[in-house]
This record gives sequence, C-alpha cells and structure tokens, in this order.
Amino acid sequence: MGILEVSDLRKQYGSIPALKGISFTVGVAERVVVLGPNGSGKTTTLDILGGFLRPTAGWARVLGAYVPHLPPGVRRQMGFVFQDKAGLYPELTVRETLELFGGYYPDPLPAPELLEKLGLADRRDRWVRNLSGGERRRLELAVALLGRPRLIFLDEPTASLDPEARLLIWALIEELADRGVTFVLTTHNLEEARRLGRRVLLLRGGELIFDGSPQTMIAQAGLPYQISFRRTEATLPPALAVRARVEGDRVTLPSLRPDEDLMALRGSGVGLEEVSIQPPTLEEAYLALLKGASHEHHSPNAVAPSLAGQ
Ligand SMILES: Nc1ncnc2c1ncn2[C@@H]1O[C@H](COP(=O)(O)OP(=O)(O)OP(=O)(O)O)[C@@H](O)[C@H]1O
Repeated sequence: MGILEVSDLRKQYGSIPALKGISFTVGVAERVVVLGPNGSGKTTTLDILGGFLRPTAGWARVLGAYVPHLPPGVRRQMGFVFQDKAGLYPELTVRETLELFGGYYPDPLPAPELLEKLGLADRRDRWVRNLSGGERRRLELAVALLGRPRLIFLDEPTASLDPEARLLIWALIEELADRGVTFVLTTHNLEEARRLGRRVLLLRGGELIFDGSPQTMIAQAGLPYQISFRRTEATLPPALAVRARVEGDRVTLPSLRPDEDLMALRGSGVGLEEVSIQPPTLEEAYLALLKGASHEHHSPNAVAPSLAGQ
C-alpha cells in the first residue's frame, strides 16, 4: 500500500476544470516534485491531499485514510508548508508559536533545535508580525516539522527566499528525506526539482503528462546532447557538418547519439581537443514536454547513452 494513493482525481471550480482525472501512488520515503506551469493544478492537488479541499470526483487516500476526512491520528503524521495557510498568529513570538503548535503533538521536536536548524535562533523573541517574508516561511517549515511527520507537503517552500535561506531549506529537506520522511513538493525552480526530486509529476492543464525520474524525463523529451570541441585539423565529415555550429576552431554539434557521433568524428581524422558533452537539462526537458514536443519514438536508451570514459 502506498503512503499516498490517488485515483482519477478531479476538481471542478464552477466551469473551470482544475484537475481532469489524475492517478498516482507514492511509496514510503519517496521524494516527489510536482511541476507544471501556473494554473496547472499543483496547489489544488496538494490542497486535496492535505484534506483542505474536497475533490469533485475520484478519490485519494493519505496514510490509509480517505480525503477529505483525515482523522487526527493521520493528520498528526503530516506536515504542511502551504502558501498562506500556515495559520500563524501575528501577535505571538516565534518561540511562543512553536510552544503553541508543539502542544498538539505527543513528542514534539525541541524548539531550540528547530530554531537553530532554520537559522531563526536570534529571532526567537520577535513577534511573528514583524518577521520578514523569508523568516516567516522558515517558521512555517519549523511548525510543519514540529510533530516529526512521516509525510510532508511543501507548496513552493523556497519561493521568495534569499539564496542562503534556500540552500538551508534544501539541506533540511534532504536530511529529512534521508531519514525516511516522504515529501511532495511543488516548485517552479527546476534546479530545486533536480536537486531534491527523485520522481517528477508533471501537470499540464489539470492532466498528469509525465510521472518518472528526472533522468527519464530528460530522456523522454528526446532533446539532443551538445558535443563541443576545438578542431585542430581536417574538415568535419559532411554528415555531421550540416548539423554543426562552427565559430573559428570551436565546434558545437547537437547529437541524439553522442557516443556514435564522437566515434564518427574520431574515425574521420578530425583533430579533437577540449571535448565536452552536455546532456539536455531538466529545464529544457520540462519546456519541451509542456510544448508537447516529446519524441516518444526514441527509446530513453537511444538518447541517454553511457558516457563512461568521455
Ligand atoms: N478557488 C478557486 N476558484 C476558482 N478557480 C480556482 C480556484 N483555485 C484555483 N482555481 C483555478 O484552478 C486552476 C488550477 O489552479 P492551481 O492553484 O491548482 O494551479 P497551480 O498549478 O498551483 O498554479 P501556480 O503555479 O500559479 O501556483 C487555475 O486555473 C486556477 O485559476
């Protein structure tokens, strides 16, 4: 049984279909990143899974319980970092906030430890209303972690954070995941997705258009690698020259089969120096899949060759 089970989930806001029937299962300790453009249904999905929103059709189970009626025993095992839903009290201090929310759990994490980890130790006596946006976000994460959750939902947890705070949150999420905590995170930051995600759910217009690892997503987009090198002598074989971009002695060659193309180059007697092979990025794959530009006739192996020894 998955820690999360979602079957043909649909949500209609009046005439707007926000989710058009998505299905997936998440197992324990999975690291799931939900991607998709504005309005694709990410927050709606998380809101339903958190028990905050009733689906129009389909069903979802979280830790074995059907949404939206999650019993307190299940809720206590979940943590949330949701946009504008933290329910923080502006007139409490940071420390008082953790004491208040900590009281809901049988064995809350010690507040000083959490504050230290989130870089909020020197803000402990500050009122919530006087925190900066980024500090508030970190306090929301502290509250989400207080009850030692098994499952955490994070809706754009690092949006509006400065780079230092973002790195701190990434390290914290990785540490939690290493300890076996399952997370489902939405983001528009593809670097965040690549760093934290082992599985990507890609939504477009309320439909799940990709479910798999970031590597598979890159492979499925069917985008070329970029072979680049400095040419020292001889001309390129004509079959490759038509694809190549040449600037002086620097050559860039887009290639779906870099192993084969490199072999052809070496076999042709072209002098190659400073050879590098850049795979397509997750961001490029994301954009290509959203445009519907996937080349599904290429098997992933055809575009993800072993680059060992390059
Ligand atoms: N309460 C609501 N009433 C009506 N329409 C809504 C409501 N909430 C969301 N929608 C619509 O449902 C669709 C999905 O919205 P959702 O917030 O889930 O998208 P999202 O992928 O999280 O977007 P973003 O990246 O901008 O946060 C959008 O078209 C949005 O306008």
